[in-house]
Amino acid sequence: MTINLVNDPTELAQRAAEWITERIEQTLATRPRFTIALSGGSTPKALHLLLAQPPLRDRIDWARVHVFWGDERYVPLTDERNNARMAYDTLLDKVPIPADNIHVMRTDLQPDASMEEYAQILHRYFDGHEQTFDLVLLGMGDDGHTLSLFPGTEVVSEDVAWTKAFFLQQQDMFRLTLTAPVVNQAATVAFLVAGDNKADALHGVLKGDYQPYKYPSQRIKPITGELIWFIDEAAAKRL
Ligand SMILES: O=C1O[C@H](COP(=O)(O)O)[C@@H](O)[C@H](O)[C@H]1O
Repeated sequence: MTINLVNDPTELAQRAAEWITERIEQTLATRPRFTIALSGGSTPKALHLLLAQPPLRDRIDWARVHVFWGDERYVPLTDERNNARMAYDTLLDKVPIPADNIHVMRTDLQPDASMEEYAQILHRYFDGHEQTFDLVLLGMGDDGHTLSLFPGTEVVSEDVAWTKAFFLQQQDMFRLTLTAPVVNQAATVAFLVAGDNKADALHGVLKGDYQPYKYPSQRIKPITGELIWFIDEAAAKRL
């Protein structure tokens, strides 16, 4: 595991954007495609905006980048809470990526049907490969959740299916999510965590006993891949 400590959210976005661009360039030097799963929430917005503008935008061969999501709020694509909506607005509508390379978690299907379809797409991409995604970007909530693996929810312990849909009582909303097994088979997983509201949860995740129902982010442990954390000073204050 590698921890990159940065001063603030601005530096976090810059360091992560530069690092992702290098990773895409390196991978595409020897492989035909780069597969990335994006996260939602507020933290990735600044990162997306940097990837969407020169000089980074022009270093990336977008035609060979394939985009997925780690999780989704089950609201229409037009709703500003939709994770894919945010990614279109801050990144995907601003770069020359073919529409066929973008795989949203659909919210115009029933939740279970949407996740069954998503699992089929993922299996078509990754079956027969040693690893799944080249890169999974993750955030972490102040309750220690990542993806849509929330504390105390059954989906935290899923260890077979690659995708799940479930009703999240506390938000009165369905959630669509990748699960730990598919993320833990990725080549690289990177958490981006900023803000002092995350400090207690981050301390529990990184320094506490293994309690995944309390701190679902602890479920993320790449089997053969790398785990990288980008953390700002405020989030790291209890480490
Ligand atoms: O609800 C979600 O929250 C987490 C964390 O978001 P942040 O706003 O604290 O950065 C995010 O990683 C996840 O994709 C999203 O659905």
